[in-house]
Amino acid sequence: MDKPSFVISPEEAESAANQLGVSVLQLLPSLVNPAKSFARPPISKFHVGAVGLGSSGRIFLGVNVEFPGLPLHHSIHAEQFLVTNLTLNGERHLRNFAVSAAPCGHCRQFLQEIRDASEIRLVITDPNATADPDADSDGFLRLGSILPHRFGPEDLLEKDFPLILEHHDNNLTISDLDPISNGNTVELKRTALAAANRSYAPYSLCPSGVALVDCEGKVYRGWYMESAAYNPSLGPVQAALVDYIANGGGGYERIVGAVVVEKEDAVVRQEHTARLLIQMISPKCDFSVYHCH
Ligand SMILES: O=c1ccn([C@H]2C[C@H](O)[C@@H](CO)O2)c(=O)[nH]1
Ligand SMILES: [Zn+2]
Repeated sequence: MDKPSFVISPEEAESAANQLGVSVLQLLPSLVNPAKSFARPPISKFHVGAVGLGSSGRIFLGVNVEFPGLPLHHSIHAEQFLVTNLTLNGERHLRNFAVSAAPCGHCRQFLQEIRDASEIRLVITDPNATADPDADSDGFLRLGSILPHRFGPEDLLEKDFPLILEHHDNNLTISDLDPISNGNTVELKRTALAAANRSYAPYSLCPSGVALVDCEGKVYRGWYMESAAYNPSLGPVQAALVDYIANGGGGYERIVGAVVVEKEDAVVRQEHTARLLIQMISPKCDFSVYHCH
């Protein structure tokens, strides 16, 4: 693998599985080690890789990401990276994934935002993981078996409310989208607004989106995603960094511009945390915030 590929097409997945003489499902654990090598954990040096099979037949990778100079809760867990990668690519469901170490409580909770979360099957590839009597014959476990008595979206939302991987549009607009500003800013603003429209914030109703641009002019985006339990929520800069790591890569100092879009009167605001994170990873990056309605 030269340039890391964080999304594998159904055709590539089929042909890789055929070459190994296994099913696509059985291919997932074999991709965990290569995925781990793309992790960015400068603090813990503990690499985590997660590899999920989406309902479209595509395979998605996730890795953990840590930010020196910032509190640990800014980190992105591999499973959160995986969910973000799924949403950024419009994947509608995750039913199976493989992960290098047992998912922590925070990740088990974050995964609850996916429809029928308890039915998601996972396999832990760590050879030291204890064999689970509840596992299926292929070694996969149900998420419900490692997170019983769950607290999740159905505790707070109507049953039919669109969940994290499902289509929704927040219908946000910016009144003066094209004032006299240069083309780059307008594109970033539009991208961040489009991202905010896909933000999953059913608990606070404070959606937010971020657009980043690198020194070559390539644009990345991500949106804020909430958890019913609040704390495992993932900020919009983290989500945009998932796009950056998956599709651009390189050092964060290559990120030269960042735009945040959120509601002016939001009770949950991303602006200050977003500025902190951007300043820490790319001190020279331009940073601006626009309000939407
Ligand atoms: O479920 C887990 C548990 C931990 N980590 C990461 C977070 C941190 O970067 C490192 C050490 O905890 O491993 C994950 O990615 N997923
Ligand atoms: Zn975790």
